[in-house]
Amino acid sequence: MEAQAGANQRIARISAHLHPSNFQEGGDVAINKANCRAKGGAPGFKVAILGAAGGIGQPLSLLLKMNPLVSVLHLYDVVNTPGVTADVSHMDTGAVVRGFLGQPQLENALTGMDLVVIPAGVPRKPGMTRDDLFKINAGIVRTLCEGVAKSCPNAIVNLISNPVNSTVPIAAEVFKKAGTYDPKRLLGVTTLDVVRANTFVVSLVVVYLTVEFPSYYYTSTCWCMFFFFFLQAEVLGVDPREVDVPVVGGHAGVTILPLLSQVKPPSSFSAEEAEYLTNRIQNGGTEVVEAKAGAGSATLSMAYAAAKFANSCLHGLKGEAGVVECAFVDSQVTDLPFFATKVRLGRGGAEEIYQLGPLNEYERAGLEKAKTELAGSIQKGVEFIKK
Ligand SMILES: NC(=O)c1ccc[n+]([C@@H]2O[C@H](COP(=O)([O-])OP(=O)(O)OC[C@H]3O[C@@H](n4cnc5c(N)ncnc54)[C@H](O)[C@@H]3O)[C@@H](O)[C@H]2O)c1
Ligand SMILES: O=C(O)C[C@H](O)C(=O)O
Repeated sequence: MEAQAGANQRIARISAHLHPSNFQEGGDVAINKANCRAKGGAPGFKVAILGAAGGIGQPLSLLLKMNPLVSVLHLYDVVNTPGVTADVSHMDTGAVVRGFLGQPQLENALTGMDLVVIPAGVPRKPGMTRDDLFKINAGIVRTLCEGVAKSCPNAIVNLISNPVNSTVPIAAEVFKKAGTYDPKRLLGVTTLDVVRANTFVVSLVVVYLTVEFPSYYYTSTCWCMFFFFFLQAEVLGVDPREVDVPVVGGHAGVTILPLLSQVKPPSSFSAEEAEYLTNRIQNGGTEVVEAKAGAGSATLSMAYAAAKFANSCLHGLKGEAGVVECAFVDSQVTDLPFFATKVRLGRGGAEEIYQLGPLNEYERAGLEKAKTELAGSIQKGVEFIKK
């Protein structure tokens, strides 16, 4: 009898948690009734995704639910979180998933979080630059960061919302105003540029020979075969996950500066190859925006990149040694207040910021262009809060 009553109570609790009305008012309802974590679930970190019902947010929720370092996953958005939460919560992995809908539930979504990932905001359509998103996304980022400052001031923040070159300075100013700014804990996510660079470097030869030089490819077969195998030995036959291209600067157009001279495993590129790769990496986002033809920008590759970066942040939080990623951070590497370089992630966030290392002439010229554009974008973000 008692066992049956207990079982009925548990069933009632779970049903109540999943009822859509739980998401209408007061986030604490969602918190209290979602306490159905699998027994024996490993202790881990508490992670919130703000913008969880979006194109990036949904696959990112799925990927972070699969991460064994995540024990609690809070999904916040201004629309559709009940459905996304119900869906993701059925995955038989350890993390407890809780949904939060709308501004009144932001505080509960953020309280106690170790890591906050922010992909909230509008994406580009063809013909737009990332800066065209500033008008809408600046305000969204400000509101969400005010929530972070209030409810989880010690959390690491991974900022994805564009234009990253301006939203990171916005977040910094919000935190400064609130008196909670710790530069090490605010990271603009540029991992997708690195992911693209690693992929494009490996696929260079096929594209280069068949698209850029079709006539050589078909008419000078011997020469081409030599060229193909010579280059293939250098950059192909390698798993893209083994390739590491540092991408520095920022996250828009010419501010995205791949340092191909520092690629690992070491490879050499002709001037034409470096130019081709740099352009493709800088325009990777636009390539996806155009292919999606009005239906948004990169979401799946971005969710992959964001999950990879969040995972590194969690390994850093755990105290693991040698966790290194590129990120757009408060920096003294150049004369700009923010800059993307490799950083070492630790318990405190970006604990060490690496210098640029040796650049070739092409990269030095790219750096100057990147810095000029970045300076304006950073200033625009700072002024948005200071005005
Ligand atoms: N850093 C990068 O490398 C990178 C890569 C891809 C996309 N992005 C950017 O990420 C952002 C999101 O892209 P997407 O494709 O997921 O867009 P999307 O429109 O599919 O999703 C955005 C989500 O944010 C939510 N949202 C809007 N205002 C909100 C608020 N105030 N609080 C919480 N949630 C809110 C929306 O409801 C929506 O669910 C865009 O700004 C895009 O440019 C950045
Ligand atoms: O290009 C965009 O607008 C989205 C994102 O910044 C990307 O690089 O894919």
